[in-house]
Amino acid sequence: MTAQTSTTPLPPLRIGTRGSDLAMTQTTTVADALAAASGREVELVRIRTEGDRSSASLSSLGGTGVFAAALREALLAGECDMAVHSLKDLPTLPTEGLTIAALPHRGDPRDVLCTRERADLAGLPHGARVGTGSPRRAAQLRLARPDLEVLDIRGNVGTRLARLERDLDGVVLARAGLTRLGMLDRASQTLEPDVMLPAPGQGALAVECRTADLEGPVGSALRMIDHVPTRLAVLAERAVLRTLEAGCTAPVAAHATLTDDGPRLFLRAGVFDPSGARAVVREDSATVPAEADVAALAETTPEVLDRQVWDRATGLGQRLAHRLLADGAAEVAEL
Ligand SMILES: NCc1[nH]cc(CCC(=O)O)c1CC(=O)O
Repeated sequence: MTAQTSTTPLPPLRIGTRGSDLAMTQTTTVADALAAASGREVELVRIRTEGDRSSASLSSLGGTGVFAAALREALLAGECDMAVHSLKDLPTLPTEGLTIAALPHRGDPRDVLCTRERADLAGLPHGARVGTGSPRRAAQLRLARPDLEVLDIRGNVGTRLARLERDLDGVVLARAGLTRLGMLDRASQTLEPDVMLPAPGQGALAVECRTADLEGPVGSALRMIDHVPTRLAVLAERAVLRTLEAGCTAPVAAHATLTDDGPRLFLRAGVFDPSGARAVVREDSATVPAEADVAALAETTPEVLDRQVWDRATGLGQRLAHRLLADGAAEVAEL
């Protein structure tokens, strides 16, 4: 909170970003929020990643976090002071020396269906061809509409949407991504979580910095844009993923919401048979031991909250994951 008291002007905060349109808009959003909250100058540093270079299918690139790895290397090498990631693309295992210092207010975590004729999911013709690179989305599409032909596609949002003019009747995308690109008008239907449960962390951005910088001006600037209700929700969602030991491309979904009754964190999570034949979806909730309503939590910073509050969110996710496992999650999702 004392970033402004030094008499020597501080150098600009350097934010590393991937070069795709989505990454650039996401980073710009964070940069603007950071500049407004901290009064510091902010500079974008573009980093090229293996995930951007390769045209192989995302699930075939193996390991999780292909997009994140190069950004993290650049951060560790000191080429930038912080890196902006889509949280859902970030492995749950911590990286030595790095910390997620800010989780800004997340947008809508739901998925949308984009179709050529503006049809919704029920209105797509029998056997329609729908593209997605995500096993989670593919499985839920097949569950809702076993007649659909689900195709594995990849590429950036623009490339995927262009397939609608060529060979596909529909594609499923994250609502938050389309919104940030100013392309939400391309969505024909927002898919409700009871039809298409979102990926853990979907819609949230994560800003990572070197752990050693947490106590300095970088850490204090980042704490100003951290959003406590977002942090609570995604902690619970990602605890499911970590407890299931599933990667970010596994057919696992989780969606948490915080309400004023307590406050209380509601969590719904599911694992899906890739063929769409079976699913295990369970839900649970936990009160958050904070003397505040959701609006007050949104105005506070994470360090003023008791450890117990965070443990409650993590514990909720772990408990629900164990219930999924007890109910056959590992067999259903081939984890
Ligand atoms: N997997 C790629 C990816 N990573 C983050 C987003 C969008 C923003 C988000 O989900 O947070 C997207 C595109 C998509 O899934 O449509």
